[in-house]
Amino acid sequence: MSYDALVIDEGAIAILDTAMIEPSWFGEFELPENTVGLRRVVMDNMVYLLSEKADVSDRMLVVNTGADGIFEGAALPHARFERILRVALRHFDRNIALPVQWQPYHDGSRLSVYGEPFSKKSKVRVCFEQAAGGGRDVFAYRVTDGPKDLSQISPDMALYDRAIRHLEAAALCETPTQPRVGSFGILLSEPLGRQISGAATLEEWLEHKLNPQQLSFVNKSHDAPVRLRGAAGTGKTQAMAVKCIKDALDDLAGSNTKTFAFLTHSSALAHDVIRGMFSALDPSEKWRTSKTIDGEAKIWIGTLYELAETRLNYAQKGLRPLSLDGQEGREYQKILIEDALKHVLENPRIVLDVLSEERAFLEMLSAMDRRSAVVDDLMNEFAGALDAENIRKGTAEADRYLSGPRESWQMPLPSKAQREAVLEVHDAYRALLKRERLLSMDQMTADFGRYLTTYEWEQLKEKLGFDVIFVDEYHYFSRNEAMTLQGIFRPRAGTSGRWPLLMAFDLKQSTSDAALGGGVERFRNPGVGVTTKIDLSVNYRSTPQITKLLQDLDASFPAMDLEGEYDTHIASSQQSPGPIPILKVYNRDLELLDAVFKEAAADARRIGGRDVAVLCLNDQLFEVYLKASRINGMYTPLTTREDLKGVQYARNRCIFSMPEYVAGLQFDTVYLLHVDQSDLGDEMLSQGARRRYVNRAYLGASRAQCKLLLSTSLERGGKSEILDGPINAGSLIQQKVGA
Ligand SMILES: Nc1ncnc2c1ncn2[C@@H]1O[C@H](COP(=O)(O)OP(=O)(O)OP(=O)(O)O)[C@@H](O)[C@H]1O
Repeated sequence: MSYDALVIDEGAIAILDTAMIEPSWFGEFELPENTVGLRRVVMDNMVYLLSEKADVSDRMLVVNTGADGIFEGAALPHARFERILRVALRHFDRNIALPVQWQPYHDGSRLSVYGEPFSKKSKVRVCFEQAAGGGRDVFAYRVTDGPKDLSQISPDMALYDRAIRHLEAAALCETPTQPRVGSFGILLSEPLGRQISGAATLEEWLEHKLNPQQLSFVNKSHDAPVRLRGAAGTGKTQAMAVKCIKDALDDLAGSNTKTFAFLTHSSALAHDVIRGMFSALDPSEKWRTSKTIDGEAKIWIGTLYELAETRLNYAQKGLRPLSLDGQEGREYQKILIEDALKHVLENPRIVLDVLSEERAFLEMLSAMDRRSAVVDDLMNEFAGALDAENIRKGTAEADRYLSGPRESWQMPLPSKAQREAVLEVHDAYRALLKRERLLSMDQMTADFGRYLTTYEWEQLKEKLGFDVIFVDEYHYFSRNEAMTLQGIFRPRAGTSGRWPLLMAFDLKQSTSDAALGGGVERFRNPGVGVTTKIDLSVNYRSTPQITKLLQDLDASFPAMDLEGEYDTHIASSQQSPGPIPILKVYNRDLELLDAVFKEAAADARRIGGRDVAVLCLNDQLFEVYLKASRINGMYTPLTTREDLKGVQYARNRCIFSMPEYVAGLQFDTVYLLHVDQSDLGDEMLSQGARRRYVNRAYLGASRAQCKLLLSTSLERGGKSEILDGPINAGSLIQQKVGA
């Protein structure tokens, strides 16, 4: 049966936003019999999904589901539906941002976004009319193949009017009992954030749960910046969420003038995790619906890029941001860097002149078997030095770069000639970006930073700036990103050069050099005054056995002179005991792959897929395994940080990902794949590459709550030396598998 439209009220949207929906749902739009808080009514060939207290004056989402509708011919109707729900939530609540990757394009009251993830290579865009019902409602009316001039794509307003005309009757209609039972292709589930933070409310956290260090952070006033440091699982995000809600509600009950921003590095973390945490803390949802006495929304949640997008509107200008938060973005960047490198290696001036005395370096750049390691190092040199400090070939900064001192964590480039060659590769890389009409995230940040110094923003920031800013995952922010933070405050928020920036970080979780670019000083004072430090040291996530392994792994981190900022200590675990982590040693890669997935699949069937993660430590193998038919259908892939919703769709298939894509999440059971020596065995390996590798292993292992299994294959050199410490200390048990 094909219906003409789907009509959903605001309350129902919030419930459906956390649901797991399968393609089979998009025919009848049925609800299981025992669905709490939602009902389904059919009127005049349109389906109404309404919350219990839905009323005719409520804000509505109307979706065209007819023959020319949104889901017609869609391979991934649920992906489109998720985006439609988010656009509706954004329409009702301006504090919800749309991910930059969807490329929202505004034309008057019309808006379009990409309908499916970038990785699906689909160009379909979903078009919305936001002026429906005098601006109250939102109407998802058409899809187009690629971006189109929205003024030429008109909505069928007669369909919208018909949908609204029957609303009153639908709202008053007795819900008929559902005629059949069975699977409807929809499962309403708990948001990720609520799952992580549990059901405790703000009062419970404040009265019984927070430890003294967390409490001292939460009780800090707004007259100075604070940096909250702590190893994985020590409750940084939790303490930040509690403080944000507490301070916002306190202010609401008082003068109600302050606005708050909660920034994360990944959009999915902000929207799928933080919002869920906030709802658990304040089920009355005041944090979401309240406004200041000036009519500004109380809390803005999202990423810096989303903030930049709302101010600078890139999509409208036809520019595409290249996000490096996902496997695909990084792969793409690697291709561009490799192309740039090849280009430079064909340049006689560089090869015969600049590098004439640098045979060994030239050989390293040219050697095909070292290509991927070199590209990786270059990528980090760009993120940590060149882009971080806006160094461009031919500028005064470049001169300083060519002969200035280098930090021990950087790619070793001892001579001026080597650095000159790297600058050339960077220049060629930037030219490629420009040719593709792509804007790198660093370039976006630089533009945003400049915008914040304009007269326009000087006027606007009185109104649109924030009084208090929380930054979670500060270790993922590049120097340029960190330096824009001061500019988004309201002028009145600062007292004697000190601004209420509250940031949480764990440098050991950073798997790129972007965090270190610009030196360690920015962790102390990113232009907001000197921060007060609070250290957290109790692990609330993992069992004492896993915590012990993390402590022993700590000794494998290269000693780094970061003036103490790199040190985070995990003192003890507050969880019940569990099994000692095991390292299984396989003869061959394929044996490892088959055995791990078999075990993980059995775990996932037993405890649910969203609680079991298989995390691969090696980039290239991850890519190969994603394509391997022998494990096809056994997992739910998570290949970008922006895809956390995938966790909810896991059902009884385990998650397959890399540590950096699941940062911020936790799982009952974690399988860490390929902790192999060959990734560290290369004697040419830079100190930076070594550190990034250990960081990745630590980040992956620290996602585990109860059970942690590591694996290695002899084909790739057997166990990595970083595991020697834990094995000798008895916090990791080694088992040989097979003859
Ligand atoms: N004082 C506490 N008592 C009980 N549980 C806590 C406490 N603090 C945090 N937790 C719980 O510990 C888990 C980890 O917390 P959280 O995600 O905030 O850690 P984190 O330091 O941000 O970790 P990571 O850096 O690894 O992402 C969550 O389930 C959180 O609810």
